[in-house]
Amino acid sequence: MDTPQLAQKPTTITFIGAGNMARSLIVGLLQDQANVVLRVADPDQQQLDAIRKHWPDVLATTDNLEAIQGADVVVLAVKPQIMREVTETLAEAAQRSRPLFVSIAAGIREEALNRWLGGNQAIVRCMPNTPALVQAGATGLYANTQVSDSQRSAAESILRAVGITLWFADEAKLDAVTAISGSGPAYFFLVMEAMQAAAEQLGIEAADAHLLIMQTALGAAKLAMESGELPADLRQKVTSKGGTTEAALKVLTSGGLHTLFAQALQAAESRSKELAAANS
Ligand SMILES: NC(=O)C1=CN([C@@H]2O[C@H](COP(=O)(O)OP(=O)(O)OC[C@H]3O[C@@H](n4cnc5c(N)ncnc54)[C@H](O)[C@@H]3O)[C@@H](O)[C@H]2O)C=CC1
Ligand SMILES: O=C(O)[C@@H]1CCC=N1
Repeated sequence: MDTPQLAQKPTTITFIGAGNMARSLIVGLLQDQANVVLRVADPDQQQLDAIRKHWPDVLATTDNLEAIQGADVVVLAVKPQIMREVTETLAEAAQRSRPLFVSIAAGIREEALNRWLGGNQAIVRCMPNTPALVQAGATGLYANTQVSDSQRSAAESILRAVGITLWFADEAKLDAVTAISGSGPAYFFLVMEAMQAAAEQLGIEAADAHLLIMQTALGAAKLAMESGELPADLRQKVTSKGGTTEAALKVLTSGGLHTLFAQALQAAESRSKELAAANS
């Protein structure tokens, strides 16, 4: 006879801040049917009403301290500029209950968070991106030394509910991750915008151009993900000798595309470091 399994206690996860990123994580966790109890705190009633309307089982409150009581994980999902004020008001309670803190804020170092939270806290810092809204995100994570193996798994499963995850042992690498995948969706959107304008100049209706460009972007990403081939090899397969692609790529490469991307990613990485220094 099978031994009956004891039901595992659900993990209580509190989101401080109910904005775009928090909502995408909530959607992912609920779709994942994870064994979790979810709570959200935000001073904005409209944000809370949106949560209550879509997810009546999620406790929604304006009181950050009430929301973190007894929580296993506290996800810090407020803007970097108010992180200090928010964490300092949680410090006393956090010193007693010692949850795992997961910060999704850009450019706020673990050392600063730990200090604002009163010290000796388990903290995972991560850098997700907006495709998390459609469960196609990419997140880089870093854990401080206080984080246990089970807390590491808990943090990973929250972010995995909205896409892929990648751990980094060196926190400074998160500045590069911010430049690559945190800001990265904007680079691809800019290419889409530029192609849209160019397509319309070629006399294609806006709606038709939009559809062709979106499906091409999706198809290219899917092919690059699923074929197991390098983008350079896939590019060569599109490029017939003396053909149309070759004519277009000549324009892009002679216009310095590689240099521009190197400079753009360096600028984003430097800005991430500057933001960290300004919020320390
Ligand atoms: N948008 C992006 O591409 C990415 C954003 N992030 C980070 O995610 C974090 C959240 O960003 P979004 O969701 O886009 O911002 P958002 O503005 O949509 O959400 C922030 C929420 O915090 C709430 N809030 C303000 N004061 C509060 C307080 N004292 N206590 C609790 N909640 C409070 C606001 O009412 C708002 O609902 C930021 O730190 C950002 O750096 C990270 C990766 C990518
Ligand atoms: O632009 C920013 O600063 C944030 C961080 C990554 C994406 N958005």
